[in-house]
Amino acid sequence: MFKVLVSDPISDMGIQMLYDASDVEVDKKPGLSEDELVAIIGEYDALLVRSQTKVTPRIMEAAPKLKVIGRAGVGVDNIDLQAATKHGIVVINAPDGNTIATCEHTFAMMMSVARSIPQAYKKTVSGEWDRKSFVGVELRNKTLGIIGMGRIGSEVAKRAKVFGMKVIGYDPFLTEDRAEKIGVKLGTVNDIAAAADFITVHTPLTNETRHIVGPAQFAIMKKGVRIINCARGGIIDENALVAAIENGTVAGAAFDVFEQEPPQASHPFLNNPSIIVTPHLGASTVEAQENVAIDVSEELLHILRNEPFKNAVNMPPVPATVMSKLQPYFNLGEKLGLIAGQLTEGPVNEIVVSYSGDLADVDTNPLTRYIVKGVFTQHLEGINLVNAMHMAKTRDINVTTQQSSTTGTFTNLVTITVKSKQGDRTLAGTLLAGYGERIVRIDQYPVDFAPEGSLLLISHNDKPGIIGSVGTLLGSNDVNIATMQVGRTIVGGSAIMVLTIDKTAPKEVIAELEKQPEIVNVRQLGI
Ligand SMILES: NC(=O)c1ccc[n+]([C@@H]2O[C@H](COP(=O)([O-])OP(=O)(O)OC[C@H]3O[C@@H](n4cnc5c(N)ncnc54)[C@H](O)[C@@H]3O)[C@@H](O)[C@H]2O)c1
Ligand SMILES: O=C(O)CC[C@@H](O)C(=O)O
Repeated sequence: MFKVLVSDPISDMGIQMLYDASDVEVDKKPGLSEDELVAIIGEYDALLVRSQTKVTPRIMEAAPKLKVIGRAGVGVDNIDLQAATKHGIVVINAPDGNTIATCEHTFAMMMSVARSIPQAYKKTVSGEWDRKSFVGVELRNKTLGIIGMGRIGSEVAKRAKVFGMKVIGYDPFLTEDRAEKIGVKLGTVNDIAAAADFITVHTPLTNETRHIVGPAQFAIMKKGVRIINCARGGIIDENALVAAIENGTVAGAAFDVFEQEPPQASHPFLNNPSIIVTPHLGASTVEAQENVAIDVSEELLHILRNEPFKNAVNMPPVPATVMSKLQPYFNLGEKLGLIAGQLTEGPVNEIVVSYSGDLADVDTNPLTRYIVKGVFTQHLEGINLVNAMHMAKTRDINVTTQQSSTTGTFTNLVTITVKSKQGDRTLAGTLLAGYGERIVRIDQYPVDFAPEGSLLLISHNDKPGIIGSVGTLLGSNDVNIATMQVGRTIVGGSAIMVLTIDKTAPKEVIAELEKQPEIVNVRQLGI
């Protein structure tokens, strides 16, 4: 049974599939402090949050069972991603579900600031009939500058066009083609600052976007410009904005987000008549909250059940076309790593993986993760697909990959070499139509066996009678041999014997085998 903790208010309708799942138990405990979370998180397999819960390294350290943190929304700035990766916890979000809600809130804010609706409302309900103070401006024929043209920024642009606005957009990933398609002129942040009547930001908060609109931009803005932030506090420099309102450059601003949330009562936005504010409501619609909760619950179940998933924030996304080519190799890759990891003596220095044939022209990085995870499985506790590359990097273990279109006799071949001070171990595997996964090389020896069950790997000299004596010794100790393969490079030279056995051979039997005159060493491997 998987235990899921929901620590923020999240739509019950959206997480209904978690309540319905027979293998999941859901606890809803919104509003816990960090200490309270630390005290209970140890029993949970999954944590589901919105933006209130700050998922700190301390919480993750206290969570040995935690496999996944689900964020019902886009921004994951309340989750320490580095710590999650280090602990092998997958972080997933729901990037699509609140796009329209946030876009519509941006528009609501833009129209409100254009027509001073909140200020006019306040006066009207207090009994004043003031028709002079609230002469607004139209959106039509005005220029809207959008910084950040992703999901929300693009939807805002589409709606702005319908209102008859001209749109200038800035986004390092916005191509001219796409800009033209949505009717947006490309410009820099400063082009936007100089030309826009309204400026709205739709980026995440990063080192690059922090204060991307600051004193230098306010200094070149047109008088009467209006500023909207429904993305993240800190993208627009709050103090610089207040100064630009005071000096008459900015006519009004509409903010849904703050550098510190909730803002203190003394925050300069809260008593400035030109600034309207909402308490981070961009995604707060019934529809968006249901959408994000459904999306994140679906993904959460996939991860808990070890099924493929797509929206991991701390693992690179894998396009469906790449996934369909690679998925059949995941098992083979992990087993190659697992065997090579067990064969390697001493600390691993380097892992070299080469992909050939069918795999020559695919992005094989996701497959490399499986291999690296396999190599370390027997050695590092808590290794998984999320932290495999991180674990290698933090231990200064180089992982290099090569790709080539030539394979010799095989249509596809994955070869891995694990290097240590004590020597290199090389394994190659392939997927054979009709036969499935096969290991076709161990070090210099050609072999052919399915990587399953208990394996005995016997290095020996190629002399008559060895196979018989191994068979007799195992048989007399009730160890049944399912398959046997011998690989050698020259007659009478060194050779390797790979046996698949029905149960693990006792230690004494291994010791007895090693005493045989022509046997060099015996390794028992589990897969
Ligand atoms: N107020 C709310 O409730 C609410 C709701 C949803 C999202 N958000 C915020 O809105 C942001 C945008 O959401 P989205 O779904 O459109 O995300 P998105 O990832 O689709 O778009 C973000 C865009 O920002 C661009 N970007 C990154 N760095 C940039 C830079 N230095 N300059 C210009 N552009 C840059 C990216 O290229 C991307 O296209 C989220 O990061 C989140 O912080 C707020
Ligand atoms: O959970 C919320 O309401 C905020 C969501 C929003 O900030 C996001 O990044 O998706």
